[in-house]
Amino acid sequence: MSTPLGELARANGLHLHDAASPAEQARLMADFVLEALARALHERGHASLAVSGGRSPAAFFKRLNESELDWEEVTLTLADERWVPQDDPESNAGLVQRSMPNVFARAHWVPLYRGLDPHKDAAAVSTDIERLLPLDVLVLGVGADGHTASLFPVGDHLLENLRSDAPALCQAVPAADQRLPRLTLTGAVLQRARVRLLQVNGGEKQAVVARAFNAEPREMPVAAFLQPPMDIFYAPNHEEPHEPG
Ligand SMILES: O=C1O[C@H](COP(=O)(O)O)[C@@H](O)[C@H](O)[C@H]1O
Repeated sequence: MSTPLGELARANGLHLHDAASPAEQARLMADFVLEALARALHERGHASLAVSGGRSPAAFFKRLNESELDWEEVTLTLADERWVPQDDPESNAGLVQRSMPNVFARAHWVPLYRGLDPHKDAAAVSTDIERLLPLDVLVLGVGADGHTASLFPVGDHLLENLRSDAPALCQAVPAADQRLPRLTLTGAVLQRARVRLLQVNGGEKQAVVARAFNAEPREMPVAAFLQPPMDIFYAPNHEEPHEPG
């Protein structure tokens, strides 16, 4: 199916994987990620994967959890995190642990939240992530405001943090309005990953990404990542009705 998002992706050298349902999207994403990780394991003997949190990726995580990969040789981390302990319902680490317990137990886990303070945690994460660069696979999501990871529109030092030469690998993001303090990997990690995926669910997010193709990263930070390497995986939020037989 050719969608406006498909045409925009193609015009920018990206590939859109257009799934009919969230279940199909989860399967396509898991197959794509597993193949990239297997390639890295074959070439280098180890692999690294950074995933995002939020509501969208749980089905994809469950698919990864059922895979046969040599997870002991994989380092797993997050693109961003709320600054809360793992047992907090808002924790992305908690979501990963609940949704893929097998992977979580077997992979080498690099948490973002360390429980010191957001700035000290960001410095500790930067040190740990440096030896993993470039990451083999990065999975990003997108928010309705065009944020990705925890790089929010018009945030402090946003343009600097989107760049591949951002001064730190991980940054503390202060609390705002209803938002908890957070930690985010910066462009110094996110822009340099070997394989990058963007998960997009539902018509609203599809419109957000379509808009971002013509937006400034300052207004819509996800715009800074709409360049190769990037594969976009789209699914509507609902299951597609079956065609009458
Ligand atoms: O706040 C966040 O939002 C985005 C999208 O989340 P979703 O709930 O709409 O799927 C996510 O990619 C990011 O990691 C998360 O911190």
